[in-house]
Amino acid sequence: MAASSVQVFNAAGKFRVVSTKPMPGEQWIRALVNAGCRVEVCTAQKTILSVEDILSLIGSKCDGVIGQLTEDWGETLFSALKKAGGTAFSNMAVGYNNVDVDAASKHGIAVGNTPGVLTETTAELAAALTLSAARRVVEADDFMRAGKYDGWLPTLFVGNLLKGQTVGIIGAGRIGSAYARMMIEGFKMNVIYYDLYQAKYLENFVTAYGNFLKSQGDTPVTWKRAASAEEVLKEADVVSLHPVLDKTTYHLINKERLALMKKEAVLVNASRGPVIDEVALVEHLKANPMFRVGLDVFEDEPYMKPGLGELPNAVVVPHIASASKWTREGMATLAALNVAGKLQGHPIWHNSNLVLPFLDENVPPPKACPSIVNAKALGLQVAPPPSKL
Ligand SMILES: NC(=O)c1ccc[n+]([C@@H]2O[C@H](COP(=O)([O-])OP(=O)(O)OC[C@H]3O[C@@H](n4cnc5c(N)ncnc54)[C@H](O)[C@@H]3O)[C@@H](O)[C@H]2O)c1
Ligand SMILES: O=C(O)[C@H](O)CO
Repeated sequence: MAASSVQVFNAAGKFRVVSTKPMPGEQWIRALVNAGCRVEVCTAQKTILSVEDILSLIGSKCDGVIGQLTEDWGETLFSALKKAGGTAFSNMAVGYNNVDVDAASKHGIAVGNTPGVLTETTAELAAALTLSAARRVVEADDFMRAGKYDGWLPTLFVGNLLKGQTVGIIGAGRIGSAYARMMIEGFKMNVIYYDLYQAKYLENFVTAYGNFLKSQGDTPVTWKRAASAEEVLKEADVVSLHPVLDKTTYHLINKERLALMKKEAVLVNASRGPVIDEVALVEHLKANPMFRVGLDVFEDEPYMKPGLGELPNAVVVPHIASASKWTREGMATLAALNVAGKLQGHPIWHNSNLVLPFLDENVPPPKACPSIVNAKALGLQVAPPPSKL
């Protein structure tokens, strides 16, 4: 990578930290500079950096790196970072399926991620995709712009009503539960979910909201924890996917499981592309024109499988689910504080779901790393909750 493609902040800093991309806002740069870091930001006009590009950014002395979900952080990069004296890495993302965490742990390198700050933003985009697909917003917009509208018709762009229907969630963690809450409260949908763990907060929320509706003489909303993903697919009118991507969720939605879904169902994916077998999805969309999808992520990002882009029953957007200003600046800040905290020898924050104290520009951040996924493997100390100090 040419030296001219790097912007340097605080050149005399004690720790050398590289960010493989410019990131939004300035709070993240201040956080690193305040921790005594020299910050080098790669400004090369290349969207996805290769392993070779990143090796040249790491060079012979590098204490920490902030990387992106498009990069392949495996043995090659972690051994190079270790050799350069590095001990800290953070993805600027909550998902870290692009990171070989075992390789990082083997080299004693902490791996950070950015949970919490993107939960509501991502859930809102999943809700937007749901509405766009259910009510055919993009098809209708294209039609309008093409000058085809020549008057109201009873049959024009008829779609699905959400109220009173069932929303299915696969992966009811932070984002899945937030999305479910939006669809339940916003559209009075019932919910069925499948997760390896009980979504207690979601269940309590639906029960309480259902009781409120009942007290007002309205039909209460209901919840059900399914025993399998198949049960969700069979019963739901809308299915939204929010699991992590790993061996258990790769191609979780395949030809056989698509066949279980209702013919007029809506499927939304704002998790990771490979959770869906996209070739099978294209075939299913072709065979079932009333089945609609809203996709933020793709199996071979940045590409779509052949045919997908031409289908009117697919709404497709380029992995923008966390793209609100506050969220993206917050993600950058959390990633920087993961790296800065590790280099300063800070412990790990007691609860990686409660990251707001790190994001207030007017107050110094807690002396902790907001979220390190391999803290246990590295034997890193966890800070006690502030109330216990
Ligand atoms: N499109 C985007 O821009 C965007 C933004 C943020 C997150 N994401 C993706 O969303 C994922 C979820 O984020 P989160 O913050 O809600 O994480 P989370 O850990 O809170 O939730 C993930 C849930 O998936 C569940 N799960 C794991 N394996 C499963 C399986 N086999 N079947 C069903 N459920 C399973 C987990 O138990 C957990 O509850 C991230 O890992 C990331 O890949 C995408
Ligand atoms: O995992 C993530 O955080 C997203 O894909 C980008 O926000």
